[in-house]
Amino acid sequence: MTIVFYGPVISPTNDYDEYTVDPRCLLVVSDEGTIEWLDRDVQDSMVQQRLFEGGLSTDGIEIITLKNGEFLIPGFIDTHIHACQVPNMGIGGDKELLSWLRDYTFPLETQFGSPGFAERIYPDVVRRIIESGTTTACYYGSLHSDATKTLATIINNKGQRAFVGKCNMDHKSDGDSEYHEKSAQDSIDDTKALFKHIHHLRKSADGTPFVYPILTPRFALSCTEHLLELLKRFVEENDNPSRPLAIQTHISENMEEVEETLQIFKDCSSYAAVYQKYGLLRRGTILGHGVYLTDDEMTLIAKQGAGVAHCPTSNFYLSSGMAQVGKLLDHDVKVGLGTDVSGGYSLSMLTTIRNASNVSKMLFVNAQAAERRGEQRFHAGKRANRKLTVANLLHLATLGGAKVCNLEKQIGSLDEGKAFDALLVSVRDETGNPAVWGYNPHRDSHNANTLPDKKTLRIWLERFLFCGDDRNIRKVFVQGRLIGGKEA
Ligand SMILES: O=c1[nH]c(=O)c2nc[nH]c2[nH]1
Ligand SMILES: [Zn+2]
Repeated sequence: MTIVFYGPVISPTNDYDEYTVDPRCLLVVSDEGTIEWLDRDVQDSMVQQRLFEGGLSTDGIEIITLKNGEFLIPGFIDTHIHACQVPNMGIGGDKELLSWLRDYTFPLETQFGSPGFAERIYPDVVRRIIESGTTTACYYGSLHSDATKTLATIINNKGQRAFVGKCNMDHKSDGDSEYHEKSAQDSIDDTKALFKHIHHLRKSADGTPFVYPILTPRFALSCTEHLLELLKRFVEENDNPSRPLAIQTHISENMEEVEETLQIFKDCSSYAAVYQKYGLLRRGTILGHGVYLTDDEMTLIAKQGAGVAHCPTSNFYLSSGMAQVGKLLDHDVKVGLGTDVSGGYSLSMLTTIRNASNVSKMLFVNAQAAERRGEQRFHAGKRANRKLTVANLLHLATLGGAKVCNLEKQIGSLDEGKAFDALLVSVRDETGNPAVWGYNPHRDSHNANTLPDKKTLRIWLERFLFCGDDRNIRKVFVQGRLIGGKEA
């Protein structure tokens, strides 16, 4: 059935510093779940006439008129999350990356090899991620292909858009851990089995998949050179010019990790050069973290068309450092945001957005201090060391993520021809979120029947990004289908 929304729509644009706020939108979603048309300035009295002109009779359509305090935004795109680590969320913050993997993460992930464990854990994991407003997620599973097949099936059944991969890791990245694959060939065989399973899952009316397989070499330290060679061959054999094979991995997250990597891969001049050597740095590659990337590495990543998942919550929690988003953008690297649970302690992209803002402000303060000491200068027109604005944050969490996933033609903004992957957000009192209710001069000056002006909408958006939570996410849509939210 065709769905028509009438009310405020907020969306990023291709201009990273701008977003559109339109209080009186008429947005029509086709039976197939795409945005058929969007009129930006339609008065109440003109709605019926516009629908009639557009060839829509009121019989076969559902009209949703947004209430005062409600608006639509694109769904969040989480470009880096470990589904199998959710049970560990909020513990382990006393450690840093390599000891955290050994003491907390690998023992938990091992359990996904036990029968029934994935079936018990994953349904709630995916449900909670959807309720948080994530319409597309790039998931890492454990190293187990059966458990990761279960994850992909659950995502498929719940209707979320996703990339799903099992970790490739045949190397003991730590002497004690038994959590690794038996051989490089096993790793490839299990990957093939997972890819085959995912290729058979549901597609949209035009044949586009909802769930994509993604090759997931965990990080350089977890792979033997033999496995890296086999992965290189796998990429060459499975590439498709119209849709590059998706790959996800970690890069330059922590200083000790970077040092060990350069120690092991002695013939490579940098961490990024390791992935380049094995054909893993390409369009379709999503690199988690990138805290310690050098200028040369950023240039190489941009040239190869890979993207970076900025994971600030995790980078704070595991004391990893602060990634330079502005500098990455100055190098034309695509950047999105990732929760990186359970390095990150929250499934919500809202937390990631807040921490991305905090990182940018800390870098700004440090740069200002350095400038005062005469050590460095801000460069006009550059993004490095600038504070992220609301427009930048919205972009990173939506369209920026879509670009990182190479899905920007399909999702990431509310534009005609794109899939309707969207959130109906409410800042109304009945959401029960005390951070956004109570007396609000920006809202209460409007009576219940008037639509807000643009300035008010901008305030609502900022307040939602910084004070909102799941309670404010009333409906979650993927491809026009209601898949979650408080009113699902
Ligand atoms: O944040 C991280 N989480 C992980 O699970 C991981 N594995 C390698 N490197 C990693 N970093
Ligand atoms: Zn990670």
